[in-house]
Amino acid sequence: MTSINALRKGTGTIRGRLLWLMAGAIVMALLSQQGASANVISLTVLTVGVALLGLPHGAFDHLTGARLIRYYLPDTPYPRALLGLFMLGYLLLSIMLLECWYHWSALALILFLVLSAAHFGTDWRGRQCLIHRLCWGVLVIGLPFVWRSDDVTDIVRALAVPDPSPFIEAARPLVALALSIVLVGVRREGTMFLLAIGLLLLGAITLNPLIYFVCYFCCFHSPLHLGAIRHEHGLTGRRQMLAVAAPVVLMTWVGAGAGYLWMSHDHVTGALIKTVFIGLACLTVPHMLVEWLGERIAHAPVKAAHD
Ligand SMILES: CC1=C(/C=C/C(C)=C/C=C/C(C)=C/C=O)C(C)(C)CCC1
Ligand SMILES: [Fe+2]
Repeated sequence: MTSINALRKGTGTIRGRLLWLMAGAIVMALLSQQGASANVISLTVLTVGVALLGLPHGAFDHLTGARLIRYYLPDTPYPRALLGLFMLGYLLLSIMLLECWYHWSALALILFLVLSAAHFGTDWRGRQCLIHRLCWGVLVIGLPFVWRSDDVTDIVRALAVPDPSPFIEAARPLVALALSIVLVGVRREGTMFLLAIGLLLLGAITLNPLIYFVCYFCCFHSPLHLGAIRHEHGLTGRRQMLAVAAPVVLMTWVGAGAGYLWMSHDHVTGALIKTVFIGLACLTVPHMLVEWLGERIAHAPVKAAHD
C-alpha cells in the first residue's frame, strides 16, 4: 500500500509524468518493431528527435554564462564582451573535441561516456544521493552495451572506434555494480526511482540502442532539464523559450548539416550516426561544464543577489 501511495505521489511530479511518457514511447517503439536492429526509421527518429527535442536543452547555456559573469564579475563594465568571450570559449572547446575525436577517437569516446554518465545523473538531482545518481548515469549508458552488444558494436565502429570490445567488456562489471548498489539501497530510493530503472532495463533489453536512447533522451532527460532551465531563468511562456533557444538551435543545425556533408563520403547510416553522436559529444561536453558551473552558483548564498 505504501508503495502504491508513493507511486501515486510520484506520478504527480514532473519526473513521474515524464516516466509515463517514456513508458508510452517504449511501448510505441515496440509496436513499431523497433526491437530489431536499427533501420532507416530508427535513424530518422533519432536525428529528428535529437534535433528538435534534445538540442534545445543546451540552447540556454548562454543565459547560464551571463549569470556566471554577473556572479563572478558583478562590477565589470563589459558584460557583453565577456559573454562573447564565454561563447567563443564554448565554441573552441567544441572544435577541440571534434579534433580530439579525429585523432584519438577511443579516448574521446571514453571522455564522452564518463562525462555523460555524470551528466545524466543530474536527472535525479535533489532526490537521490550522489552515488545513486551516478549509478543511474552508468545504467542509462551501460545497459545497451550489455544487452544489445552487437548493435552497440556497430554504432561504436561507426563512431570511428575500430575495436569496441573493451567498451563492451568494461560495461558488464560497471552495470553489475550499479545494479547491485541500487538493489542494496532499494528501501531508501523510493518507488519512482526503481520504476525508472525498470523502464531503462525494459527499453535497453527490448529496443535497438538508437531508439532506446531517443526514448530516454527526448522523453525524460531533455524535457526534465528544459523545465528546470525554464524555472531557473524565469522564462514563463513557450514563445519566450523558443525565441531564446531558436538562434542557438538554428546555428547548431547549420553546423550539424556541414558536419554531415563533410562526412558524406561515408555510407548515409555511418555519416548520420557520426553527425548525431560526435555532434552531441562536441556540444554536450561544454554544455555539461556550464551546467555544472551554473549549479554551483545556483545554491551559493547572498552574492547572487546581484542577479
Ligand atoms: C555511444 C552510444 C551511446 C551513448 C550515447 C551518449 C553517451 C549520449 C550522450 C548525450 C548527452 C550527454 C546529452 C546531453 O544532454 C548509447 C546511445 C547509450 C548506446 C549506443 C552507443
Ligand atoms: Fe543534458
